[in-house]
Parts: sequence; C-alpha cells; structure tokens
Amino acid sequence: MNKEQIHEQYEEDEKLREECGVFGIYDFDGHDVASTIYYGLFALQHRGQESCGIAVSDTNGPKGVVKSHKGMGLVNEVFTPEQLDALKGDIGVGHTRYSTAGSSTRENAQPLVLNYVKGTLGLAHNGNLVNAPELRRELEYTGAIFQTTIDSEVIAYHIARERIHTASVEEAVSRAMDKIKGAYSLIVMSPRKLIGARDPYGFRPLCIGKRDNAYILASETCALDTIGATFVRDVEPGEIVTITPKRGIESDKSHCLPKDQEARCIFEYIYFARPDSHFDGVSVYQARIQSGRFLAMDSPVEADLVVGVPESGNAAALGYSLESGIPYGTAFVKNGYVGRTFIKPGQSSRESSVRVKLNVLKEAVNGKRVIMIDDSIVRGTTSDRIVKMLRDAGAKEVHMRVSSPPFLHPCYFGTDVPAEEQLIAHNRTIEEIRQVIGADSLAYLRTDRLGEMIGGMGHCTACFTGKYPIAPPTEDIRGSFEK
Ligand SMILES: O=P(O)(O)OC[C@H]1O[C@H](OP(=O)(O)OP(=O)(O)O)[C@H](O)[C@@H]1O
Ligand SMILES: NC(=O)CC[C@H](N)C(=O)O
Ligand SMILES: [Mg+2]
Repeated sequence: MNKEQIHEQYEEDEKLREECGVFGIYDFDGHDVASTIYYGLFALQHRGQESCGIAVSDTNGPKGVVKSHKGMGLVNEVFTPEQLDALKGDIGVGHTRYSTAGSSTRENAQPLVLNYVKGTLGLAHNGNLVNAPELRRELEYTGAIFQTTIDSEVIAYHIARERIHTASVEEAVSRAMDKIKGAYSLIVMSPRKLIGARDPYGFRPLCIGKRDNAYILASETCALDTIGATFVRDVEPGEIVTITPKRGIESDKSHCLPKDQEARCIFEYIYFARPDSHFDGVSVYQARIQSGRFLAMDSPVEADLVVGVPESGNAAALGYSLESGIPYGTAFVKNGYVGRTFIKPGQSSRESSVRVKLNVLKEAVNGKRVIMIDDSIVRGTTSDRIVKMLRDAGAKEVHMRVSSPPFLHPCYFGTDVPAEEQLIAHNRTIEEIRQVIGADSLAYLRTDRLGEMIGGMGHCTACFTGKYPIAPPTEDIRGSFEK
C-alpha cells in the first residue's frame, strides 16, 4: 500500500480494541446479579464494542430457566434499568464482543444459551479456535444444527454433547477441551454451577474474585475493582475451576502444560488490557513502564520532552522518561467520547478521523525536540498523522519509539489483525517505515525484551516473530460458515 491508500484505509476503518470480555458471578446468598454483571461488563468495554449480553438463572428456581438479553452496541446502549430489573437470578454470565469468527450480528452476540437434555448452559468465550471449522463440519454431519456462525457455539455444542456421557458439567468441559484447539477463556453457567476454563497455553486472561458471599470470574482484574470485589487468583493456563456454594472453588489441572509451553498473549500487556489490570502476577502498567525503560536503554536519543500517544502509549512514555531523565509531558488530548457509536457524516480531509480523536497541545510541544511513544504501529496511519500534527504545532524534531516490535504476522488466537499487506512493517525496513511516517528517527522494542517485560513467563510473540505456539489454521477461521 502506498501512503494515499494507507490514509484511505484509515478513514474507512473504525479502529477499536480487538478482543472480547467475559464476566460471570454466582451469589451464594441468592441476591440478583444482573446489575453487577452490567458494571463488570462496563469495565470490560474496552475489550469489545460490537455487541454485548447478559444471561442469568435462579439457582433456587426451576432448573433450566435462563433469562437473557443481548444486542448490538455498547453496554450502556444495550441495557436499560428495566431490562436489568427483569433479569432475575443469582448466577449469571456476560460478554462484550469484538468478532473474530463469524460476523458482527445480534445472532452472533454472546453469551450463548443452549437448551439440551440436561438443562441449560450459558457460555461466554474470549479467544478463537483454530479447528472450529473442522469440528463444526463433524458435528453437522452427525445432525447438529447451529444457530450462529461463531466458533464459540462449537465449544458450547461439544460441552452439551459430552455432558450426556459424563457425571458432571465440569467433566464435560474437560472432555470438550480434549477436542477444541486454540485460544479460549471461557465462563460456563450451568443451572447450579459457575465454571471457568482457560486454554492450556493461557493465551487470554481470566481471574477469580470474591465479594461478600459471591464468587466472580472476569477477563481482567479491573472489572473486580469496579464492582468492589477482591482478587482471589488467576485461573491458570489449562485449569478448569468449578464454583459451587457447597465446595467453593474446585480445580482440575489435568490440561495444564509445562510452564515453558505457556503462551500468554504478549499484546494483552502491550495494548489490549487496561493498565489498572494485572494478570498472572504481572501488572499491565508495570510491564508498560518497563517496556519504556527498555526503549530508553536500547534506543536513546537527545530530546526535551517525552510524550505518550493516548491511551495505551502513555505508560511506556513514563517509563522512557524515568529511565532517561527527559521530562514527561502531555502533548495530546483525546476525545473520550469516540467509540463504536461515532458516526461519520461524511468528512473532508480537514476532519480526518485522527483529529476527531486526538488534538495537540501546541503550548506543550512548540519549539521542542519531542520523543513520541506509542505501544504499536499496525497500519501506520495513526503515527503518520500525529507526527505531522506535532510538526504543525511547532515541534522541532519528532522521534518515535514503539513499545513493541514491528507488527508483521496475523493472529489466530482471538484478535483481529489486518491482512499482512496492510501492516506497515510488512516488506519494509525500519528506515522505510520511518520515511512513511515522517519521523526524524524511529526505533522499536527488541523482541528479546518482551519476556523480560513480564518476568520471564511463557508468552506468545507470533504477531512479531511468526512463531506460532499452535500451527496456524489451514482454512479461513473468520467467516467459514457464512458463505
Ligand atoms: O498503526 P495503526 O493502524 O494506526 O494502529 C496503531 C494504533 O492503534 C492503537 O490505538 P487505538 O487508537 O486503537 O486506541 P488507544 O487509544 O487505546 O491507544 C495503538 O495504540 C496505536 O496507537
Ligand atoms: N475476540 C474474541 O474473543 C471473540 C470470541 C469469538 N471468537 C467470537 O467471535 O465471538
Ligand atoms: Mg493508540
């Protein structure tokens, strides 16, 4: 793509975080949980803005009655107080979705609710299976009829099917895990149990919290803070936890892998997760600060000011400043209202998307040599535009530092990355990228720093290195059931 095409692409694109959030709760005292799920999902909104939903059940009522509501849009658009009031139940599960398999439609919104011979199942999934198409075909040839086109329904179907032959629903989850391959952090609600499961590689996060006599499962710890719950622990990669009033938290670790095979998504730390979350013992904020420190150590440059590109570049910029001693400042103001609902009523080039999102504080940068830090360059459109904005505002020099390595390869594990040819680093040297974005200098985080950044835990770097922990799928996993 040339520069013009890159710009066009930006204007077409509604760039949002590309993930999903899951939240589940079981209140042993029998209180209604829908409003807590609502607030939990609100805290996980950054992980998915396409659709959302809540499903609840009353563990003291008749077995197998699930009430649910889902729709397209943000959490505060989909739910009204009346709708939440109608969702009576003491166990429930919720989801915020960014689609990675199956289109963005109401039918494909989660949680999924399944009625089957043993009752009902509610399921929320973050991640992406690499073998969903083949599993789905197998099921269809034995008579299965699917309601959606998402990989998550393949998981739900497997659990329901296994449940017929197993003594418990957690055993059915375990058997389903023998078949499904790829990334999944799951919350399963059965009539009397809340179950959490994380794939053996631990691609996506999942944690456990507690508030009074209620247990919570959530994608990120920021959701626990929002609802006033305390963090209990992370669900380990490969672990299944079963939560019941009689037995509290029970754990099955039969799917866990040796630690060095774990492959948590490094991009969760770099970009996806909120900085106030921590997972697997590492604070997202601290990891970002550390990445900025590494940039200052490995790619120093003389300058007057270090600034971050909001939101996710800010912590790394602070790290760079702390390490280098160059003052940290604010150069950009982000419009906090830009989101899924932002409609584009036609625009001239003077109303470009990036200016709708970000403005420069001229007073802060005028006459200065500025180091601008962002967490990642994907297509290059953000950086290209804001380098120019800084220059227009009077910056004397603009040096860009990126707190991740060049983004080069597609992800099959729950994030939606543009095609390779749209990635600015594809087939370009760093010097060529520098020229495209128009910076005075450009440097990226070294790949070997990623492990150090999170204390040496096993992690996936496939988007930077092309080394996939699980072989990439051989067929299209995004829309294979929509032809
Ligand atoms: O090279 P590009 O294709 O432009 O993409 C890279 C940019 O996209 C992300 O920010 P985003 O605006 O999504 O959200 P943020 O406010 O959370 O950083 C990321 O933090 C980079 O700034
Ligand atoms: N981003 C995600 O985790 C998506 C979950 C699931 N693959 C879906 O498309 O609904
Ligand atoms: Mg950004």
